[in-house]
Amino acid sequence: MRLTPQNAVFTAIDTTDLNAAIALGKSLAPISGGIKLGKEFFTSHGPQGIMAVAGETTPLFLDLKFHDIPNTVAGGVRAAAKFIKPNMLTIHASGGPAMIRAAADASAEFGEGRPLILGVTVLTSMDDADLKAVGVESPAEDQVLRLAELAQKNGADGVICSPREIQALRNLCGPDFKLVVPGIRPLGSDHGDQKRVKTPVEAMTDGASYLVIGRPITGAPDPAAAASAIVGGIAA
Ligand SMILES: O=c1ccn([C@@H]2O[C@H](COP(=O)(O)O)[C@@H](O)[C@H]2O)c(=O)[nH]1
Repeated sequence: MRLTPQNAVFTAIDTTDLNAAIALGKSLAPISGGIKLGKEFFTSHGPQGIMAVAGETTPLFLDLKFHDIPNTVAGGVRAAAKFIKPNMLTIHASGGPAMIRAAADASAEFGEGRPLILGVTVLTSMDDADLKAVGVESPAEDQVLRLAELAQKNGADGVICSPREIQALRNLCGPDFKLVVPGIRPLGSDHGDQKRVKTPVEAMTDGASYLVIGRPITGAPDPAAAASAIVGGIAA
């Protein structure tokens, strides 16, 4: 299946339970756009587990957030492209220009079906005070814009940002740059550790390319119904 704005929701399946992840993947694939698997699932079940959940056809976002020296990140991107074949994968944009360029070049070796490289800007669980605590004095939005510009200049296909920065990023980076957006909370749902949030409809209206939604779907009593309600709300 191709990634299109019509298949805009990637469900984050964050669990160590292989069978639960397979069941969620099966029930959600026909409803939302794809699935996102990250550190918790990958560390438990590796590439084979990921293939068991995503199969050959479900769009897959591999969220391992590589952050290392350029040579090591390039190796990680190549290994992911070869053994997992995700549609999109993440690196930390704060790894710097050479690291971003190494990731983009490594992905380009895989031609048309290559994974899109997305730079994580400022984690959606961080606010201005958290940034200050790690030595970044500028507000979150300024830091997101700075890192997105760096990512775009060095060959990344897009960034991970919060819904609060979508409009500013669209103006800065143009219509084709992918904005993949976690920190999505339907009205009334628990924010948990997410600090920079908006609703699914607000994020799509602002110009997101794809939404990443985990607990509001996977933690619902009926995850398929929760996903349908979100997708239906966006379509309406
Ligand atoms: O800045 C970021 C980068 C990645 N994530 C990931 O998205 C999902 C969000 O899950 P929720 O349960 O909807 O909060 C999760 O897998 C994170 O690792 C993010 O939230 N923020």
